[in-house]
Amino acid sequence: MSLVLENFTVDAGRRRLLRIEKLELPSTGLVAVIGPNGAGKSTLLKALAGVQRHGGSKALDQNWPAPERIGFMPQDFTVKAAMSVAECVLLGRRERLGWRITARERAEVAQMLEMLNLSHLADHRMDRLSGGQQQRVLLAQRLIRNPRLLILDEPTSALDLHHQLEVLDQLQRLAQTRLVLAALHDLTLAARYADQTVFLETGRLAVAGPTSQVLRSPCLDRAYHIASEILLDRDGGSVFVAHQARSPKC
Ligand SMILES: Nc1ncnc2c1ncn2[C@@H]1O[C@H](COP(=O)(O)OP(=O)(O)OP(=O)(O)O)[C@@H](O)[C@H]1O
Repeated sequence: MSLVLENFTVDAGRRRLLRIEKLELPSTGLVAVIGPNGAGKSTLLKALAGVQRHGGSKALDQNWPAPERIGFMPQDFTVKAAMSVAECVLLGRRERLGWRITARERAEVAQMLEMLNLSHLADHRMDRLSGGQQQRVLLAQRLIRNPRLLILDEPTSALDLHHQLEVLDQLQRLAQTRLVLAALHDLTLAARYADQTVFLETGRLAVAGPTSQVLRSPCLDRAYHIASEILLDRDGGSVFVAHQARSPKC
């Protein structure tokens, strides 16, 4: 079983923003979507999430999950509402808050907050949280639906180093039973956590496959204008290091 895109295109007026002739990924696992600014990462994720129209076909396990089985977190996420953190997470369970909140719903919210180490913020107002705290609450809101497909556009963009690792640890665990697609700019995080990587360049698929292979692709250095190397950390994991390019590899 797998995710399969065929002749997948996204247009804005007459301009073609993205064209992927064929892409096949396993139906579970953590997949990093990488590429320079403007490569089409958000465009791909929005089209998969159903918030942007596309041409061609997409299938996951030969169908496509219903909207309520897809958790999508866009790149821009500022919340100005005066609701509490617990209420915000609860909104992931239902379309609007009513008078009655069941004990089960309360327990689910508490469990989700605990999972993301947010319990201490349960009664805080969303509009008074930091950007990183809001980002983690919104992830909890997506996760409470137990989505089959999780689509996250730069889910660590506002997080400090500790929380980047904490969130990616959680996503890696969740990816054992579902597909998690995450746009990432930090290729060290991709190297460490992503099973597979999709590398986009100027609106097309450059390379896709196991992360260790994709990050070694010479085309990566050309696209980013860098000279990169893969080192090993003390646990034997891969660390992606970028240097200023002197001369492009390809
Ligand atoms: N609605 C739109 N109309 C016209 N062009 C668009 C539209 N949305 C995106 N684009 C263009 O499509 C290209 C891809 O944009 P996209 O946001 O997908 O890139 P990205 O890889 O996510 O970039 P970044 O790393 O900067 O977030 C860019 O050149 C952008 O200007």
